[in-house]
Amino acid sequence: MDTVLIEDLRLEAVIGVYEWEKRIHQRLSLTLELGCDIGTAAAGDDLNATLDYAAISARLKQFCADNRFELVETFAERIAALLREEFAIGWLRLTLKKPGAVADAAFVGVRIERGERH
Ligand SMILES: Nc1nc2c(c(=O)[nH]1)N=C([C@H](O)[C@@H](O)CO)CN2
Repeated sequence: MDTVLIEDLRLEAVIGVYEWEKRIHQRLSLTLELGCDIGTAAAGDDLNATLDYAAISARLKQFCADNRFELVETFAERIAALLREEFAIGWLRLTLKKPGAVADAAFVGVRIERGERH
């Protein structure tokens, strides 16, 4: 299967377990591998036949503005569900990083894979 990539998409979100975190926006970094057969798009040079990474990035920015969660796990699952439903993505791997959350770590976060990879 081919893959459309979005690497290190910077997002601002209200995310965290602690009360002080519910009052601020924090930086997240999202990396996506999105399963997609790019053959038809490449043959026809046709954006409509592939996943539009610009449209997906914009949708995710909007999702961050509209939602707030405590756990990065919840955030990751909700993004995966949104992508699969709204963009008909069969398989994806998503890495969500929360830099600065733990003082001595470059980042913390989760990586999930959803759907069947053909
Ligand atoms: N597995 C997780 N552990 C923790 C999370 C999380 O989302 N998943 N979140 C926090 C706090 O919000 C932390 O980021 C603030 O420093 C702690 N542990």
